[in-house]
Amino acid sequence: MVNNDPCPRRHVCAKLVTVNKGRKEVIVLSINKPVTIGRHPKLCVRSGTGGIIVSCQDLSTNGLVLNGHMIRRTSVILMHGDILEIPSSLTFKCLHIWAEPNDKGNIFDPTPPLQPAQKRVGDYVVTSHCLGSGSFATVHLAVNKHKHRQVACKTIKARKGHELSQVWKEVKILLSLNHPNINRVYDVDQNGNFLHIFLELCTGGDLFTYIISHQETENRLCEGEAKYIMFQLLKGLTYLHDKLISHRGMEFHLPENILLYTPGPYPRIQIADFGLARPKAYQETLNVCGTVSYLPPEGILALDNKHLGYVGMPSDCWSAGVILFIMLSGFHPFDYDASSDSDWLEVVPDSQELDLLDLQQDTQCSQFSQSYARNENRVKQRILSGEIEFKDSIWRNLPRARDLVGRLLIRSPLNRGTVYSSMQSAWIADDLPALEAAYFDRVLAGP
Ligand SMILES: Nc1ncnc2c1ncn2[C@@H]1O[C@H](COP(=O)(O)OP(=O)(O)OP(=O)(O)O)[C@@H](O)[C@H]1O
Repeated sequence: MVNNDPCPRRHVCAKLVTVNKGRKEVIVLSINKPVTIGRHPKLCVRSGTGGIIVSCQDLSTNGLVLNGHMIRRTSVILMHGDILEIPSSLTFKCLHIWAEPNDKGNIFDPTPPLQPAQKRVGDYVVTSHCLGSGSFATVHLAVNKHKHRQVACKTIKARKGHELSQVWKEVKILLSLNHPNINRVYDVDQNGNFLHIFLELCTGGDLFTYIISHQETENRLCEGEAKYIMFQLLKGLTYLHDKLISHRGMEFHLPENILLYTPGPYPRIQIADFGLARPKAYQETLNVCGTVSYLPPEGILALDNKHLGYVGMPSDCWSAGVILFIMLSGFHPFDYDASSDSDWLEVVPDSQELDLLDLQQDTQCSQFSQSYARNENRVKQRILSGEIEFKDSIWRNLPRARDLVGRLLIRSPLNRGTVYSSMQSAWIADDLPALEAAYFDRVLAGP
């Protein structure tokens, strides 16, 4: 049966209802369908970890009033019951729509908490509204009560005292960083074994989710957008590398750790989740987390030979190369399923890979973990061999971008492209005035 309902009940996850006397208006919000109210706010709904995130971006010159406080040229998250006022115009109440278990189309349909719990931590009220979670932290929406500013509160639980003191050391450095493409750390608060880190709020989700939302173009971004994102990534990394700070390998490698400041195309991006020391176990869990696909060859070698260290800055450049490859091709250059696409050549046969990496198979391993380990070794092997398959159908028309990817994915960290040489690469330099102008309008002057 064809469903002719343009907006099925289960896709509606929030409403804005006017509270002005006499005039009733309802704005219906559903996932990934942005709505603009006149020339004023732009509203967008995303599904985070099963919950919904309703974001509202101010596009006006006069600002908006959220729960009695002015917000200007920025993006906020609207919670259930929030009051949003367009000065001299309408005032809305935001209502998240609760999907009863019976009403759910599938188990992933959002079920927002009607009354999120709140906890006071220093100057902040931390809500139970979860923005995301990773391997070691959960991130909740919080509000600075004095500055009336929404922030993200990342909570890390340390198992040992020295883990926290290490994190503290690094947070102190991060507190001093201030760049439009680096997720800002505003404050830190320790409560027993818990460390609460208050971060600049990003309302657009992560780059990986953004890339894979481009299903109609097989997960590929158009060249202009990929260039604009890469330009910002290089700007953020240049700022860090100028200060001799790097992401030190694994922390920044995932496109999941690049956040979109606000939702929508040609996004402003922020590098997030770096530098914060991981518990020691993190290095060991790399193998199970699958993070190896973002490690440079020297990082892979250091994993298996603990005495070999590796330097962070060239490794950041490798990661930038991987991310650029993914944005333009829709594939990971090393972590792909060769069998699903006959154009992809497998670099080294299975048996050789296993010999080469001397995989210690645990006899108790399930079939799943065995195939997982096999895949991981295949990925490691492809990275070590340094061979990258540039599909002609994709890269034929992108010779300059391909050249930049090639320079960033050079095996030897000494010969690899740097953030500085990448900024001067023909692919970026040829469009520098346009990139700088867009950056000025959208990042420096915009929200
Ligand atoms: N500043 C922020 N604004 C909004 N959401 C955020 C912010 N920082 C993190 N998040 C959300 O929380 C999720 C988890 O955060 P993060 O990746 O920092 O946790 P982690 O445990 O350190 O991760 P990892 O698994 O990479 O080690 C992110 O994927 C993102 O969805």
